[in-house]
Amino acid sequence: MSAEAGHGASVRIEACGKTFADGTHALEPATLDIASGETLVLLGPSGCGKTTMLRIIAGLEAPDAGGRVLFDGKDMTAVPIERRNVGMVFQSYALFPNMTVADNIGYGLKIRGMPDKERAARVAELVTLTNISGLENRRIDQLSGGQRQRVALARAVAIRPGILLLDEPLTALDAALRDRLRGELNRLLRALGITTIYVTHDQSEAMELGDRIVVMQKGAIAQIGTPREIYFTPRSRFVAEFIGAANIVEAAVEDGHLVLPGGRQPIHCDGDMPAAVAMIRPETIHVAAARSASLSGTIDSVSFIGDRQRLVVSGASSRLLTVDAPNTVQARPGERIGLSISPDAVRLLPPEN
Ligand SMILES: Nc1ncnc2c1ncn2[C@@H]1O[C@H](COP(=O)(O)OP(=O)(O)OP(=O)(O)O)[C@@H](O)[C@H]1O
Repeated sequence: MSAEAGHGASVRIEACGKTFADGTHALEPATLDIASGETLVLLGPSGCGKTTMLRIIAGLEAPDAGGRVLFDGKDMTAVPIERRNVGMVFQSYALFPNMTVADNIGYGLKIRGMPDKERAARVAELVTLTNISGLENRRIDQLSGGQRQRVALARAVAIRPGILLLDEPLTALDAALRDRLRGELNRLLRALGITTIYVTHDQSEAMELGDRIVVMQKGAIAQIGTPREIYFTPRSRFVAEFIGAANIVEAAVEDGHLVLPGGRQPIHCDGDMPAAVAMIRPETIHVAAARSASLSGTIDSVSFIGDRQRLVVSGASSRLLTVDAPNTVQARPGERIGLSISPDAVRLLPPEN
């Protein structure tokens, strides 16, 4: 494996916007720094500009005038894709169907003129690393989806790229396989130390794989941060609702409390506000005895979701509150319950523009 570990290039995207020929503004001018060896995830709903940003980094798309792409501080904006030393994997595998697994993985090495023996050794190493031992001589059209995606990954990293670009590589796979491959991919990226930019619209994939996540909204960067920062301190309602389950509560703030129909919830806040918007994650709300809790409401529904149960509570806030409670909590629809929420778990969001 040591022979595969390479130098990950740092990437800087500077004022890169993209307007397509038909006038579509796919990307507002954005500036972004990605550290050597970092895995950065571009996350957002369909059409928000993720793929466009990835294609600009790859050299498949030129940014609008004024935009620059730098690798290790070197201006690559005018350098064609084949000279950027990037590896790419897409949702559709783009492998050569009639070639064997080994020939697919070694293809980039062959066209670079690597001698047969060295190439065979590199391919063997990658076959092991990506868990496809025994399949070397199969044709691509004799493989399952998960196996094909492993081959595509092995082929992308075979050339020891400084940067690996992945565009929804797991989306076409079924849920169980996706979970497993996600774990394997995580391990592989850490082992290789390649700078990785990963496009997805799947928030759990983003949280598991990303050192940092860039949340995109309508062609602009809504927030950049570690998965924990994005999850616990979203900067807008859009980010809060896009990542994980979020209760968005609208209420007045008086004397350090949200004033809600179900009671007064202490929060960290100086000064009063007639109309604040707050976010509370369902798992940070605790069920308590109705009499002693600061909030109370009525259970509308209880659903079992495996490792916990999800309660929907009405009357405690201006909206229905979703509460994730341990399975040990006794809860039945129609019951009154108390809710206790730490002031630390309530995040005030800026007003929408
Ligand atoms: N060649 C093109 N010409 C015109 N508009 C384009 C072109 N390519 C993409 N777009 C538009 O630019 C916007 C951003 O597209 P992009 O593919 O970057 O989004 P995305 O976030 O990757 O979406 P998805 O998750 O659906 O792949 C979309 O509105 C899309 O329709």
